[in-house]
Amino acid sequence: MPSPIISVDHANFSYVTFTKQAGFSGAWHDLFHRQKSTVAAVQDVSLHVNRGEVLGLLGANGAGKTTLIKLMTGILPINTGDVRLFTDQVPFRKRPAFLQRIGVMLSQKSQLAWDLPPLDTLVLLREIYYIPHDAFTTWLAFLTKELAVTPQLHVPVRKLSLGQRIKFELICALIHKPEILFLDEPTIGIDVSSQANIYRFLKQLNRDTQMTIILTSHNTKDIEALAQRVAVINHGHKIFDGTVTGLISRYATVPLLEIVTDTPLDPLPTHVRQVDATHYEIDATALTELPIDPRRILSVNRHNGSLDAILTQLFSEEAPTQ
Ligand SMILES: Nc1ncnc2c1ncn2[C@@H]1O[C@H](COP(=O)(O)OP(=O)(O)OP(=O)(O)O)[C@@H](O)[C@H]1O
Repeated sequence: MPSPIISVDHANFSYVTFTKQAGFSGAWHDLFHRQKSTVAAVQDVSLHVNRGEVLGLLGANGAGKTTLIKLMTGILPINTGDVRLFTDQVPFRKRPAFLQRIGVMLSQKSQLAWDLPPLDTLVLLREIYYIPHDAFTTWLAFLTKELAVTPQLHVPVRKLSLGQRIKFELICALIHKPEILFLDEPTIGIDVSSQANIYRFLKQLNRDTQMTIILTSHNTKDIEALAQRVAVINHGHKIFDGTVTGLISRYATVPLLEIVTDTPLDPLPTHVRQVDATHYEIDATALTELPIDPRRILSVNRHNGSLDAILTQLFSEEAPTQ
């Protein structure tokens, strides 16, 4: 059995910050008595990913997903534990040979120069990664065509739409054909059709090149569409690692009726949870009769809980352990 391409063992990481008090007297006080606070962002997390896997990291805001990605990509050093990529590479050492093999796209960090067209940044990356000119031209033409942004290659970044900018950030992360691609919220602020375009493209890339993909997203539909496996992070702990179906069957407690209506229900009947505009869930065990006029129902499905409902329930609980 080949060794995992990513091995995280008992990783811990805490941010140490100093709180600042308001006003002049607060600043004066801070000069002599700085208040230190520690946030344990990643706690005893172990994670092993094989080449060619697509792993979705799920978790509420502040759960520790981005920090975990930063530990795996060497942006942050772990406090204790071990992180290795490609069997023996320690990410934080940031050896050029290691950086050549990973691509990173973080939602809060841009690689693109604001006043220059994306092509200029990409040419700079070509030089940094020593990509041969012909290979660069062919690969870039493929990427821009697949992501439908070829006409925008020469437009200054500040004039691009958010969606176009994000697609070029993705192209920057892919330009050197990395073996592992890390994506933190890759579709935030992107319209539904562009999201579908990005996920179709990533799926194709994973299938054709065996590229390993680690992604975080709050959009569970994206994760379900792309990831064969999910790891759920809660308060810095990994509380689940397995398939989406496995997650649902492990945490689903009640059978649910999933109902689609012709128009939104107003007012919302009791026991009915709105999923989106005309899509509802009802706890089947709470029913003696259907609280929705049957003439308004377009479809009914019985299942054991949606990913969204389970995550809402999981994240509202206090730091459960695996
Ligand atoms: N630079 C920092 N300094 C101090 N604390 C930080 C820093 N970055 C993150 N944190 C804290 O670490 C914890 C984990 O943050 P992290 O960004 O990893 O979460 P996340 O799961 O990616 O959240 P989100 O879904 O909101 O992006 C949070 O409590 C956050 O406030």
